[in-house]
Amino acid sequence: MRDLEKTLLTLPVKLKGDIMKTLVVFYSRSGTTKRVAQELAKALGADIDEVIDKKSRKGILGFLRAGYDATRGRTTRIEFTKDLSEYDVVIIGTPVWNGRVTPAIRTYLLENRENIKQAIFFATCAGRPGKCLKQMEEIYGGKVLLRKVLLRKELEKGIEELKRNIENPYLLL
Ligand SMILES: Cc1cc2nc3c(=O)[nH]c(=O)nc-3n(C[C@H](O)[C@H](O)[C@H](O)COP(=O)(O)O)c2cc1C
Repeated sequence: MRDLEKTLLTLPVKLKGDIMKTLVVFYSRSGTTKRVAQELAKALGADIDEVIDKKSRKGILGFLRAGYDATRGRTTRIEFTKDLSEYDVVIIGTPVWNGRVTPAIRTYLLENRENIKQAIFFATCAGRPGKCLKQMEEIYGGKVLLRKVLLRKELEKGIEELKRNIENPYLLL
């Protein structure tokens, strides 16, 4: 029974190759989350899609608005290209803004949650993740296979751990 349980728990996330069609989706303002997403996609042989926030987040004004919009739980206008319904698993990454999920990923989840079959969430931050991943889970409203915070200053370590966990989530349970 134990072995069967183990197999069943490990099965859904055998992401490599043709077993599970996987998409890595990310929003990134300054490149950190993008880097994680690219490394994950490469390691897992997954497709990748960038969510573009049509609202400018550049400069000091953009920074201030970013924090404010995230705190208020605002949505935004976004662009992305891939059709989520074609994928078995989606890995979604966001930076943490004021302890919250970014408006771009909030909007993405709201627009696409019905098409998510299996979800893995990650967030990058400077050290205070707050309720970012919890918010993502609440917005999605389904069961999440795995969630992880990656600290900017320990990014390599975080990427390696995340890769290991995705390949064998049983280690997490
Ligand atoms: C508006 C704004 C708010 C932020 N708030 C937090 C925060 O609450 N906690 C934290 O640890 N880092 C915070 N950060 C830092 C980012 O989460 C971190 O640098 C992240 O890795 C950036 O990802 P990116 O390069 O993909 O945009 C904030 C950054 C911005 C721009």
